[in-house]
Amino acid sequence: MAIDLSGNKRKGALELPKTATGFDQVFHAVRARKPRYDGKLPTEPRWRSDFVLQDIKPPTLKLQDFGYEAGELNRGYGTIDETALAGPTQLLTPEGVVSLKGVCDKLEAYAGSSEFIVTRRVRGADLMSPFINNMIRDRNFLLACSRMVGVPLIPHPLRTPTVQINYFEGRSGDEREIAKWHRDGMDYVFTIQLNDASEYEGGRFKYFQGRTDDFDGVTESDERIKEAPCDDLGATLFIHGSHMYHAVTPVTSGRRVTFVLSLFCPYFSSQDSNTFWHLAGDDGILATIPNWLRLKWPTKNPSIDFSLRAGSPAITWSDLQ
Ligand SMILES: O=C(O)CCC(=O)C(=O)O
Ligand SMILES: [Fe+2]
Repeated sequence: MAIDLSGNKRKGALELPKTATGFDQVFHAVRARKPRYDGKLPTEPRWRSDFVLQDIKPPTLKLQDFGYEAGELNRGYGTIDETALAGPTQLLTPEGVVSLKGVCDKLEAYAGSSEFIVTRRVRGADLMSPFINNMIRDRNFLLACSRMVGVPLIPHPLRTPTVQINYFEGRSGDEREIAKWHRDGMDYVFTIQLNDASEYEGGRFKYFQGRTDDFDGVTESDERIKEAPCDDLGATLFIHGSHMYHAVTPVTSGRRVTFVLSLFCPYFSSQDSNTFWHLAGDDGILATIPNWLRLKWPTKNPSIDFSLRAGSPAITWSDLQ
């Protein structure tokens, strides 16, 4: 049954609202506050490099399967940056997933509410957790992610949105927790499920298999609205987040937590899809300025310069072979 949502101008057309754009987005930026964190570190297990599974070969869709032309995509270094979606697949060992889940559960104390895209989330989680910091800067981990997509990837130099943890608790009515229909500011986005679907109802990951400029006016019955089967604990999904609309339906009971990681290709930095106002909509204007400089300040050697800015080991094209 279609849920009536106030704020959805095209009532009944889509079950979930679409995130703000244009002037409304600036309004969110003025109201947003930077992430809160009191510096108290929860006790954590130790990250281990052997938590990463190697030689993952997940099913993939290309951006051309979403209606993009090859000529519109990033290209260079003998590669077309065309992976739209990869997975879901397991990326970490069962022990690795359980450790990450324990870490993310403890960080819930720092979650802030937002009306912009995701109802309740922690941003900048790698700044709060040595486990997450070590995990996303582990060369094995970055290589596995890079190979899933086919381009070298490091943590995004925009520090605050790099690791976001989303918390969805089963609720009803105005309290319900969702991700609105949105495209990410980020290009390379990995989502790791930290609950098995038997632990909650709802919380389906939906995406629109079409161009983002074809999304306006789409209705719930459109055949291009699909669901990614992210049911298993640890299921990892890659999406080219800036190039596809996606949403999470309300969790109606139980609990669903996701770890959302945004990586960055230093070689395609000039095509990075972020906009200042998309970031400021989540973090506020002041917190966005230094982040923005880390992304836009000119570089001489993209791989080295961006790895330094992101505090990451360098990952190059030759590492992908
Ligand atoms: O929680 C999820 O499954 C994904 C949410 C999402 O799209 C996001 O955080 O940008
Ligand atoms: Fe997203």
